[in-house]
Amino acid sequence: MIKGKKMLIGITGGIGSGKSTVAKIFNILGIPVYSADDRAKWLMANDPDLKGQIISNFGEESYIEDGSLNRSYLASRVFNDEEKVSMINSLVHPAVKKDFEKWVPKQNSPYVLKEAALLFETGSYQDLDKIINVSAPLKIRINRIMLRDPQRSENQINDIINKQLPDEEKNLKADFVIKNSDNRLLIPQVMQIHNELLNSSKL
Ligand SMILES: CC(C)(COP(=O)(O)OP(=O)(O)OC[C@H]1O[C@@H](n2cnc3c(N)ncnc32)[C@H](O)[C@@H]1O)[C@@H](O)C(=O)NCCC(=O)NCCS
Ligand SMILES: Nc1ncnc2c1ncn2[C@@H]1O[C@H](COP(=O)(O)OP(=O)(O)OP(=O)(O)O)[C@@H](O)[C@H]1O
Repeated sequence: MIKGKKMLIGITGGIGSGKSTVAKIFNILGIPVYSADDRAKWLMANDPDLKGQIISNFGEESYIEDGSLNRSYLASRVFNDEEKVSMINSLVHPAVKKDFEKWVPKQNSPYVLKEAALLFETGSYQDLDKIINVSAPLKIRINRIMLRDPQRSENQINDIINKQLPDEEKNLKADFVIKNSDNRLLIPQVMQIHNELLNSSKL
């Protein structure tokens, strides 16, 4: 770590692990959070080049009348098809990378968080100083998603899980693991990592 240099911390976790929930706790502590999943959707709806590429690959139905992304249509096209998911990834991830690089210098804090479902899978972990994986048992994750996203079938949830690196592998690759099963408290785990990151930023 370089003294005085803003640290870039990644926070990842499989679908339903609770990474957005954990990122919100860091944000309450004053840490700026870049949500790659949210920004990806914003860029797909607002970046004219990216929008054009999505339409030429996935058709006009990718957008609804008001110009916003037709998420359910795209989800049904990509999540059950390895080639299509690779295609959308190859369009969206470079745009998110550039957008994140523009966002970082505008933040004023010892470290910032990049929250993304895919960090190891896309290689973007290489641009970050440390990675936190939010981990939870598969069954709990599926139950959480069925409650949060009633429009998704269990099959679609499993298709998404199969496009992501298994939790055990992410735990091995990560610098910190936050366990978010039903019986673990999140705030003490977040506080410990937050204090460690603040201390290492002073070294
Ligand atoms: C296909 C889209 C429009 C579906 O939107 P929808 O609102 O139904 O789902 P949402 O984005 O909330 O995704 C649900 C969960 O699926 C997982 N997921 C999303 N994209 C991917 C992907 N490309 N590969 C694997 N898992 C993914 C994440 O865990 C995510 O939180 C959207 O997921 C998308 O644009 N994905 C491709 C871009 C991408 O990779 N985004 C995530 C990282 S930047
Ligand atoms: N410890 C917990 N106890 C109960 N519910 C939880 C817990 N953690 C998260 N949840 C709930 O589970 C759902 C999934 O959490 P969250 O949206 O944070 O996951 P995520 O990892 O960001 O998922 P995705 O990759 O799909 O965006 C949410 O409805 C959230 O409120």
